[in-house]
Amino acid sequence: MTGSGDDKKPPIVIITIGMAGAGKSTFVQRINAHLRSRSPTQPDVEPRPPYVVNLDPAVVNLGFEANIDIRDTVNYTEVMKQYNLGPNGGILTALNLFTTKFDQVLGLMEKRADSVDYMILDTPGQIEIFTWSASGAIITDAVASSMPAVVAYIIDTPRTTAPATFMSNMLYACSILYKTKLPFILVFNKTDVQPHEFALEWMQDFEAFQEALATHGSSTDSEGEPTYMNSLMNSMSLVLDEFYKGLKTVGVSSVTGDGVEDFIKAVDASREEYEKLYLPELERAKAAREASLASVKEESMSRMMKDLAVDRAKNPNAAKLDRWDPNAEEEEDDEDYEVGLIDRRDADEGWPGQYSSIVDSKRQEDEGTVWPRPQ
Ligand SMILES: Nc1nc2c(ncn2[C@@H]2O[C@H](COP(=O)(O)OP(=O)(O)OP(=O)(O)O)[C@@H](O)[C@H]2O)c(=O)[nH]1
Repeated sequence: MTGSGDDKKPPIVIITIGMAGAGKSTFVQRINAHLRSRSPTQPDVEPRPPYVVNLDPAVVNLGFEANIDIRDTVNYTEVMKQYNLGPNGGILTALNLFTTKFDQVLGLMEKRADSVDYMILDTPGQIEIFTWSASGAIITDAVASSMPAVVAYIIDTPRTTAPATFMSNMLYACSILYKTKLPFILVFNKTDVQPHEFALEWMQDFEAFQEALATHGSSTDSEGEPTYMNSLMNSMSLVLDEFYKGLKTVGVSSVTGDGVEDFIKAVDASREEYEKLYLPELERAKAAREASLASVKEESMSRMMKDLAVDRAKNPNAAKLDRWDPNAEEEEDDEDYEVGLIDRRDADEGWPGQYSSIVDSKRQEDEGTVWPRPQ
């Protein structure tokens, strides 16, 4: 696919999402090392390291050097102290602050688009902070509308062997798929500890999953009736059957590197899916938005013209009088006009709830910080 010739396609952005401890950071580290060691599709071409963006402000040891790191811009512990927040609130606020600067991050990513084939976003460990926050949606939409993108949903395979856990993980993945509408890869991680074949079987064979449900734990209550949980999961699995059809699935061990090449192939295939399905949908939504804006504009314009016509018909002399007279005295300045506004900028101290940009203050202190790190 991508190469160093003139036909260079834009890089594809891999957005890694997963429950805490699923192995996202280890996975990103493995993909990073793999792409640095050789070009997966063209072994004779110089290896091209991916461009990595870390969006987890709370990660202590990343294990690799990110090109852009949220921790260089926002000090997460300082955010917690200043805003009096707990860990999750601190991560969310740090991400919100960083999102206000995301246009700059995107600018840097776009600048590097010619020299990389893959870009990776590592997201915060607390999955809902990225998947269900406005910032996460803004970042995902901004990235996906500027370059091809794919979601890699990392699953902790050894912890997903119970049918109920498997189902809740799949439902979560399903909700992310419908929210982002991006090409989606289910990555069953840690296959060195637990092979993922059981999951493939459950996804392909509805009856096998029903059987696992029936044998795992008690599926009937004391009166021999199916338990509420069992009935719920039975119906849910029917819903998920449809969801499985549009998915790519790979088994990976981030520790041994097993299956990483399959993952890269799935990413390459997702580029086509993005171009065929996501891009036309994005353009359709953009055209619909522009059309609705144009019709609102046209409607307001015609309403205003109608009002003017009525006005003129009622009072034909007013239009003639309504002219600017260069000799007339200037109107008094608005300064004395009391409207009860307070100019907060003149206040010596902040007021309760005042927004203080930690991003800006940190940037001023670190004037010498260079965002994209050296390779
Ligand atoms: N055996 C095995 N362990 C793994 C694998 N991938 C990750 N781990 C381990 O799983 C644990 C969690 O991995 P992380 O990479 O920190 O997981 P994370 O999803 O980034 O976790 P957060 O920091 O909470 O976001 C670590 O102890 C890793 O060594 C794997 O493929 N096989």
